[in-house]
Amino acid sequence: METIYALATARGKAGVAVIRLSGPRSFSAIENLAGSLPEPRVAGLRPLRDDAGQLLDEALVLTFVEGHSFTGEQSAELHLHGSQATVAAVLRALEKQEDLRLAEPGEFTRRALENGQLDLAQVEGLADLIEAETEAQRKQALRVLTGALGDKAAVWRSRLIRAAALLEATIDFADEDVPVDVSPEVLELLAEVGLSLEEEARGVAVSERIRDGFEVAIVGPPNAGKSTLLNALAGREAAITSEYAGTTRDVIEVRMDLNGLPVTVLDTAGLRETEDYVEGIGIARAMERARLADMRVFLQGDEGSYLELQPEADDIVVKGKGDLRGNDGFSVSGKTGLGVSELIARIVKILNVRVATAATATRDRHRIAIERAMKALESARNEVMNGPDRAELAAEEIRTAIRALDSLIGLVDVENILDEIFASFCLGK
Ligand SMILES: Nc1nc2c(ncn2[C@@H]2O[C@H](COP(=O)(O)OP(=O)(O)OP(=O)(O)O)[C@@H](O)[C@H]2O)c(=O)[nH]1
Ligand SMILES: [K+]
Ligand SMILES: [Mg+2]
Repeated sequence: METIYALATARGKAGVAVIRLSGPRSFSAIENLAGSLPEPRVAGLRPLRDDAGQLLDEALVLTFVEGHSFTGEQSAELHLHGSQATVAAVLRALEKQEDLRLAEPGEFTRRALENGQLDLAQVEGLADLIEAETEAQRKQALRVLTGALGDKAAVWRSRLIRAAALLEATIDFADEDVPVDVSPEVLELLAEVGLSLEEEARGVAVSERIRDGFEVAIVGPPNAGKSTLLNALAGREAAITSEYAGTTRDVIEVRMDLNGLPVTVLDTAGLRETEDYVEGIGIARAMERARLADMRVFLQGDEGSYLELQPEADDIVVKGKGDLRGNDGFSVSGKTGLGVSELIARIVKILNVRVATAATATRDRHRIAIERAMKALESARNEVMNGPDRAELAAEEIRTAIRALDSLIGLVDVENILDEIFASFCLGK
């Protein structure tokens, strides 16, 4: 196994930069620079010198013995002063050593997977954690990283293995009188796992939203103050505003963190009947995107309709230009900020109800595997209902379901998924 190294922290100026190594030459490579090594897992301050004896930096050195590291291999970390020149000098000194090479993006994590330190779902969780920008994303990614999906899969697996074993035990008795009818217990196990899978599959849509962000569309008649409200939410002039009705044409998207939730707010063209060709295209786009969004904020103007677009159950209807209205119910003003934090609170409250239904599974890949398992279990159930002579077929369907669930955590079908996952990893991870 080759020994790899890479800068694990972001490029550029920082207080500290970390270079990590993994593989059998990690300790000796560090020893060449530092003279001696601290005890494993104990940080030790060491001068690092190149082969000419020139001081490169004073660094904290950490070592991890094989079997007790992130990758599972012998590993080490150098905590350097975080300047680009220091990092470059130490990387040069490592490059000169034999049997060391620069890691590829995601290679540390790939080794962790290959050495059984992480399962496939955990690797996905790690990728999401590195990408996490909001609290909701961090919590969800951490849940997956700490193995929550693997734990669930293990429970499903053990129930299904029991169901298959019960059926298999009856196969040998097919021609004789079966001593006990196992079908009630098998059906119960299948129903139990089936329900749990169904719930999980349903929650994936929400989990995906947490990963990718919820879409909230601001809609309403021209000049209601939609773009001004978007700018207030974004904290910058993302959209053009003016007193001309029909200013906004394209859908303007701004990604933001609303009280810990990842949300893309869409500003849209004001809705009205129009003769203007381009404005008409903008209005068609506005309605299309608003329909597809997770929820809509209907900003009421003094007049005007929403055309065919009507508020749904979870949508918010609020009066615009609140600063010009008296005490007239819930209103917002993008101009003065009046009611904006109340609006954010209402949006977040509605979305948080959905967040609570999120699944442990977070990806389309997971949903597809779960649905494949559900289908196989449905077939198994039908076979069981068809009588004891179908036990073998039923058991085969259950094994198909188990294989589908195993792909969640990477016991099967790993290779074709890996490249896709690791493509998103940065160097040094
Ligand atoms: N007093 C007051 N004026 C506002 C407020 N919001 C927007 N305006 C003004 O109303 C006019 C229209 O604002 P926009 O934000 O462009 O309205 P819009 O809904 O995006 O309009 P279209 O893009 O044309 O559909 C501008 O002159 C804004 O300065 C508000 O909360 N209070
Ligand atoms: K306008
Ligand atoms: Mg506008």
